[in-house]
Amino acid sequence: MQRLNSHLHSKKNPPYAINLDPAVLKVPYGTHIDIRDSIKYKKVMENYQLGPNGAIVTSLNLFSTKIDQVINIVEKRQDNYKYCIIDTPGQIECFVWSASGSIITESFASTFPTVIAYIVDTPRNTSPTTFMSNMLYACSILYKTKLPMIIVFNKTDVKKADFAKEWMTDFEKFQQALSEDRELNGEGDSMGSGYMGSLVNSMSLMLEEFYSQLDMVQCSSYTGAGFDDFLNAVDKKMDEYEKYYKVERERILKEKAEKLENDKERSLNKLMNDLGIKDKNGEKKKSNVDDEVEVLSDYEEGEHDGIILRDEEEDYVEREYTFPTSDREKGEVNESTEPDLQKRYQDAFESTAKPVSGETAKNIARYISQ
Ligand SMILES: Nc1nc2c(ncn2[C@@H]2O[C@H](COP(=O)(O)OP(=O)(O)OP(=O)(O)O)[C@@H](O)[C@H]2O)c(=O)[nH]1
Repeated sequence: MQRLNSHLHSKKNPPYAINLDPAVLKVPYGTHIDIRDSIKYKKVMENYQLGPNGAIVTSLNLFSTKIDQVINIVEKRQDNYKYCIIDTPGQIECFVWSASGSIITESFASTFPTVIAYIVDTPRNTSPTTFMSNMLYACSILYKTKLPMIIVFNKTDVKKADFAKEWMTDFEKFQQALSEDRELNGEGDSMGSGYMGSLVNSMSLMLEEFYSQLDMVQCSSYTGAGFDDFLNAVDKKMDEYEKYYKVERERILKEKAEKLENDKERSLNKLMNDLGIKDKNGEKKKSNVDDEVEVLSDYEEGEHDGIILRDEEEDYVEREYTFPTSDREKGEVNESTEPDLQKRYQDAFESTAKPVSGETAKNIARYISQ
């Protein structure tokens, strides 16, 4: 981010910069919006008795409730900036697999052409198995976000990423590397046998398809090499966004909206039928659903109705990331001082559902109600 920021400044094209990592200690470049200004990560840990990742997710949840305001601000600035660069938390799973991560991504993607840059630490990915795991992660993000993606092989000052390019374009070369790697590890030499062999073979088609949708660039944040290539790739992906992704996204959103509308109608009809309410012609409202039972939740009635109680026997241990206060004893939260998080999310999400920019707010509201 720091190098990209300074590179764009040197091109007389400064970006609009947003930091979404609540836990970062220092941001070594100027940001226009910083999650840390509105959410104090340590306070979140303290107030909600959370560990590092839980606190990141909670901070993002709190921030996502204000995403309409953020989008409005960025929209107002869009004539002055060609690029808006957004840094996500280093623990990408906290962002990618959380509801708030989806809301934030979705909000940007439905307002601006949005491109994902997946940064790979090249020297740490020279082993084909590590490389494949990393590519699978990238693949899951691509399929989850349905946004154009660039795989950025960073740290090329330490190790060039030509090997990765070869593996991504010639699958036999990749299989060969894997085979050699397994030989090195004394795990046999036949690619067709063993768990890894069959896994790789069965995934080859899927990965080929995945690679065909990507752009890959090599760069070094240390020297600045490759950043022009990265920006060219971004421009190309922005065009692709307009041509293909936007249309596809709109189609999916429309489909989802229609399904939601149908589901609502079905539920309403069923409810009216159950209550014996007649329509305006005096006929009993006929339900157009079959006799299947609508399940409201997956909770099974058990001893604690899905709530796992804290082990009473467990001794209280003061861990590094806990912040005991006078309000807390043995990790128990004083109800009178603890803000009702659920209610705060609910209130905040409801205010997010106000009309923002066309579909965005509606989608967020739909997402939450789902
Ligand atoms: N040699 C070399 N080191 C780099 C390069 N880019 C980053 N580093 C180093 O890699 C380390 C991690 O870099 P960060 O920029 O903190 O990585 P990050 O992805 O933002 O980390 P999180 O988001 O916190 O996970 C730092 O020590 C950097 O100095 C590079 O191109 N070459």
